[in-house]
Amino acid sequence: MPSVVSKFLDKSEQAFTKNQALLSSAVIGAALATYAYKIGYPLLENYMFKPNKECNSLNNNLVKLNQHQVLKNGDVRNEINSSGATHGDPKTKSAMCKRNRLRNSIPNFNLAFILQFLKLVRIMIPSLFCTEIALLGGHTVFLILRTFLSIYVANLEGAIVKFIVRKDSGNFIKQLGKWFAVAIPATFINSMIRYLESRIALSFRTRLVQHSYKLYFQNQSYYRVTVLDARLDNCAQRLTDDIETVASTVSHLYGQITKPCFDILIAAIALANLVKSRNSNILIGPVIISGVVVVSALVLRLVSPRFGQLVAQEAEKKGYLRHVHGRIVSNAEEIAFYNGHKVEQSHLRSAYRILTQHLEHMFAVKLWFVMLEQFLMKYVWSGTGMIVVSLPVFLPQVVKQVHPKKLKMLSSGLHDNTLSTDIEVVDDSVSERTQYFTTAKNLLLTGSNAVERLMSSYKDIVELAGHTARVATMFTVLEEASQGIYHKTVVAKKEQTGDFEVEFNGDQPVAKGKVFYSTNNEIIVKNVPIVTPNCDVICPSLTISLKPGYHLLITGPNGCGKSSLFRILSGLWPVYGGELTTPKNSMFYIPQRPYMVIGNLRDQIIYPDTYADMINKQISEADLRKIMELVHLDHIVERDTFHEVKDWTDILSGGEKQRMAVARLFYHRPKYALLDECTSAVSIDVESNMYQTAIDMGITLLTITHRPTLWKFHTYILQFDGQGYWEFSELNCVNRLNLKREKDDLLSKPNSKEKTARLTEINRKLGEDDNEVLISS
Ligand SMILES: Nc1ncnc2c1ncn2[C@@H]1O[C@H](COP(=O)(O)OP(=O)(O)OP(=O)(O)O)[C@@H](O)[C@H]1O
Repeated sequence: MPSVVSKFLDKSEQAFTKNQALLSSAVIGAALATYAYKIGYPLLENYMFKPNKECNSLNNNLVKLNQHQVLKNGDVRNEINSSGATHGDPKTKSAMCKRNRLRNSIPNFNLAFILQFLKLVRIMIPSLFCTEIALLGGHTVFLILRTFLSIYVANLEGAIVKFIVRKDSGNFIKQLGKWFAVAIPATFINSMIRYLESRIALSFRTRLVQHSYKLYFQNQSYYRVTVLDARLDNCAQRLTDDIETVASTVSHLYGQITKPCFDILIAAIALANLVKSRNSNILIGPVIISGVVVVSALVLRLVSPRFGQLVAQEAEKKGYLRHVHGRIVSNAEEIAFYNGHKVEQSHLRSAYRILTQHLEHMFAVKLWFVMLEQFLMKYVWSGTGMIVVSLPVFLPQVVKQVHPKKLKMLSSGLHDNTLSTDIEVVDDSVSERTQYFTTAKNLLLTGSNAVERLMSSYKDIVELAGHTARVATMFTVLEEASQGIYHKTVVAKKEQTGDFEVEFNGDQPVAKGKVFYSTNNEIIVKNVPIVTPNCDVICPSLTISLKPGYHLLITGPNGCGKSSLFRILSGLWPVYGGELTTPKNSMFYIPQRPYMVIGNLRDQIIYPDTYADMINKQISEADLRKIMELVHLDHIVERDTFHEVKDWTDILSGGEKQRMAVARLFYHRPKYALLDECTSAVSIDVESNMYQTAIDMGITLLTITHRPTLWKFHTYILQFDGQGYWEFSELNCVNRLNLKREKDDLLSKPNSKEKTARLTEINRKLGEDDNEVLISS
């Protein structure tokens, strides 16, 4: 049977030899053509279609911007739509292309990267006498030791091979003993290198994190960069993953670059000595090697994809995926009630798909580059190494003239060291040649590995440029945001601006309003416009003046700017005009959905104070218990005690959370309380008790509410009409309640022209929506 098969194979071999040869050539040809296309076409594309590519990247940015705006505002707004132009408008597109090009330079190994990197280095290594310098010093020492060890091991291997070839067992065992003895310091040095690299990475990370946290929490920058500025797509991703990657890459690159440099230097010296010992020319080898390395480096640089840009985009897409996950976690209950898992799943899937598509593209781009890199570094360099190593063997040696006296002495077995040193005899036995070859090969390997690591570091540096750009940009934006400098592409709608027009410097709005702190606890708003972060002017000019004890009721239809006024009073939104005078640190805001902090029940009440602040204020737990009684939450204290740590956002009901927020108000007792429908889920009797208690405590109320039962606690009223106009007056509660009753009566009557007219009139006076009028008519 085997003979049958072999005969068949023989036959088929004869029959198919020609076809096989053709097939092999076709496969090799196809592989080469694909290779050339994959490497060459992107190059060609880079030179020929550069602008288009940038516009494509702009489109990607636009998609991102749209996503971003949807996420932030709940409705789709973007710079092109809001100006009335369309995505297809070439003028707008090219203008934006230009602006985008100026703003977002592509991360690469360039001047911008060096400047950004130096900025980060100054943060990571703040002075010459810091822990990081000590760690880097230790790391450097171990790297140098490692290099010397490599050279020693290369020589040792050469000697071992020589004694094997010579069949000299005694010396072989001696060298082997040395080999094992070296292993102990070698493993220690290697482990220390790895340990120090990780320690340096952690130290760098800590410095960057501390710096970023300082900036993030300075002047409410965490709020400003999300609401008022559009430059940071996902701050959480930059604060966590990007910082970590920068720190670990820098630490890794330090070893990756310094050690190869030592390796190259020491290996070159050792190789030169070795070649010299064989009386060969020491220049030919380095010249050939340098030529090949330089050409390879140039070729690789030419065909290198934009790794910096690719990793920056990857980080951005990862950040978006994380963001979508985060939204589901924080809105789990609402989503579950709505049964909205299908929509959420589709959002998650599409975010994941965007990431995987990008990764696939990145892997494909890397594949061809890595292939070329391997080809050059593994095969071309090895071949060159073999040529260089073989030169001293094949080329005629520079045999120096041997002194006749020495020859005579050598033949008689005597040595005279006084004779001239340039009179040498080279032992060209097989064992010596083997030793030379093994040592030289090892040294060359050390050198070529070092060059390979240096060159592949270029890829790491370009990738580092991507992360560096993200972290450095974050620092810049946080610094600017804390100083009130924002960048958000906005186009004011002229028809809405009324008397007030936002002034622009380039494409950025200028906050020209003046802000003062009052010494007598007054609030004075003088001709201040209410302008959203998108530069929509909601109210062109507002003027009100409040003193402690002036309890203000704020009413008006949805979206008329009631909460926005609170944002301006609290300093969250810029003042674009007029003058604003507020007391410093005397206002306490309570929203409709209060924030529950991580911690125990006590932490919920005293937030944003810490326990130490509470002790300093001489407030005891007995006082907290009284506060909890005032807001009817004493049962929670009985149930959970003040010290139990729980997820209070999930545990407390909506009404309980609102009462907890009022407990917070009673704990802090500010001069002014900004209450934004903060008791809408609390029963009317408890709500009234709480309002009365607040007034009794001397807190002045600024209340946004739709509940008439709260009117009686207020003395002034600010009524917005939703068209940009407002009325500020003393509140006549009886009048207002009468109007409210009349309105309720009218609504139960049959429709008529008179009814509609009167309803419109009453709604105007009450500052309420005209919806009922529309429905009843
Ligand atoms: N961060 C933001 N960026 C852009 N526009 C915003 C932002 N926050 C609010 N707005 C817009 O400002 C306008 C006024 O909002 P505001 O929250 O002040 O309304 P409101 O009077 O409190 O309404 P409601 O009674 O519904 O709470 C709305 O049109 C809203 O879309």
